[in-house]
Amino acid sequence: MADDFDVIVIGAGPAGENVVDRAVRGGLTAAIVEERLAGGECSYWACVPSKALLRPIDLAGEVSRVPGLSLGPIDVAAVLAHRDEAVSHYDDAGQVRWVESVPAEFVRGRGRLDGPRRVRVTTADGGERVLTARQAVVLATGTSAAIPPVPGLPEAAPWTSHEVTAAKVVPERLAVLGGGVVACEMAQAMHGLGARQTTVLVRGDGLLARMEPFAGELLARSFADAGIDVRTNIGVTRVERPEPGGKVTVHLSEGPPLEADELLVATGRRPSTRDLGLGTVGLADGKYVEVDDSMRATGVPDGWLYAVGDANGRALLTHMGKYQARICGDVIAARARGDELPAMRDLAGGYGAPQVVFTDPQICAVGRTEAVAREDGFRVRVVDYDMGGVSGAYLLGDGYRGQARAVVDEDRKVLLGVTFAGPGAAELLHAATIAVTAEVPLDRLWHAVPSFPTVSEVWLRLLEAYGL
Ligand SMILES: Cc1cc2nc3c(=O)[nH]c(=O)nc-3n(C[C@H](O)[C@H](O)[C@H](O)COP(=O)(O)OP(=O)(O)OC[C@H]3O[C@@H](n4cnc5c(N)ncnc54)[C@H](O)[C@@H]3O)c2cc1C
Ligand SMILES: NC(=O)c1ccc[n+]([C@@H]2O[C@H](COP(=O)([O-])OP(=O)(O)OC[C@H]3O[C@@H](n4cnc5c(N)ncnc54)[C@H](O)[C@@H]3O)[C@@H](O)[C@H]2O)c1
Repeated sequence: MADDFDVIVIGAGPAGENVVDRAVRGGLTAAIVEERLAGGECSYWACVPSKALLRPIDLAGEVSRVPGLSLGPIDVAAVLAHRDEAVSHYDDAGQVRWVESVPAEFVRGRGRLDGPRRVRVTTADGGERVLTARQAVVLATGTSAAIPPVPGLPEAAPWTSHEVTAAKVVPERLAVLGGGVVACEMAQAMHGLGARQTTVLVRGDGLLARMEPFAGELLARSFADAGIDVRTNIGVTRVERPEPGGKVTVHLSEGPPLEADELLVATGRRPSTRDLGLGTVGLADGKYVEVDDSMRATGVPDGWLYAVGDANGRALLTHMGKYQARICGDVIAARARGDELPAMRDLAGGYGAPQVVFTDPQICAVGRTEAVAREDGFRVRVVDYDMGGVSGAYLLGDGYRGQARAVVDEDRKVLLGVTFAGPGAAELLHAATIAVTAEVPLDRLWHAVPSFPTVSEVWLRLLEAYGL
């Protein structure tokens, strides 16, 4: 078996797989090394299972807002079985077949850099294989859950995104540490599937702190209505779990300790770049790999090393990792031909990545928030609109609660950012992404007529509120 390839990718998550696809389309040969399952975190322990668990909760919320419909109890076993289908029962045969159909070589094992352009792969049975790359090595190794240094926490073996998305049973009493995306989505999923007492412990002022403040406030209201207890400005000082898998006692910075059957830690991610041989090429171990806009690692002589997706820390989102991967694969192929493809650079990240939080209400945003736009020195005007006032929203459900915000660059009269928070808002986001990244002038956007009676009429109302 030949062990020389044009491109070697370490990590077969969505980012790594897309690099291989583009590089091969560009006429190169490629191998991809994966120590666990082809498809990565996203397919088995992140996006896919979490959305499979959330969909029934979302739909139940929709049904509850439409007069004349009623919902029986959610069949939890059926939801968990559907989640297992969605993750292909943790079997990656289909994804491996796809890699081979590219065609690229799939190498199962743990990859490590071993000096410039060399990757040493250790297989599960302890075997070793050394691969060499003529053009490039691409790191696409993703991230894992970060566990904060709270006394007793590691010993308590808390749930992370892995365990919660793969849950076989829903705990009666769930404590959630963190107020970000994983905490919000999974608190809602577990509560909707039967966690009787769900407590979200947030060290800051509110949920989803990186979004516009109204988004977290609306979500907190929805959580309160559903009986999810959100406690803000609170710290966890110590955790006790005398029996493995038994009751957890969470000691807090104020008030009595909290007892739970399970503790989910959702306090961010850390890059899977430890023990990856980065030291053999002069880079620091365990850090996000810094890259330029073509995804090439900075500070590596001869420019043969690249990093895409979560591994470079630019935007921890599947769609952004795949976008970076398309750029990376195309750039490597072009450079191999002696062409630079200067237009193939990460532009989208600079505008602010689009993101949908799949809670009820859905929280969607692209571009800059008002706070970030002001920090970045733009002359900003903010326009808000109550989405419940749009006819389409009224027809979507009784008591529809939602809020929209547009952040306008007053000098250029284009949108810097848009946020929608409301049921069914996810599908509104791509229009906003186009408006922000294409820098559509507002007086031109005014001619994009939204259909009646859709929630998209919020665009019309935002522009009217702006004065157009
Ligand atoms: C609970 C949860 C829900 C999420 N939901 C969404 C969502 O709805 N939408 C969204 O856009 N994003 C979501 N994300 C984020 C998304 O999962 C990541 O941004 C995405 O998985 C990153 O893709 P990647 O290819 O960079 O890395 P990963 O998907 O992490 O894949 C990396 C792969 O590299 C492999 N690997 C690592 N080191 C080595 C090595 N040394 N040798 C061989 N293989 C190695 C790993 O086994 C893994 O398969 C979610 C995250 C979590 C935790
Ligand atoms: N639908 C989606 O797009 C989706 C869903 C899930 C995850 N993701 C991605 O995955 C990434 C990880 O999500 P996440 O929720 O783990 O991270 P996050 O960065 O969104 O949130 C982390 C939360 O933990 C808190 N925190 C951090 N350290 C803490 C500590 N020591 N003690 C107490 N609280 C602490 C933060 O204040 C924040 O509330 C995100 O960047 C997100 O983009 C996306």
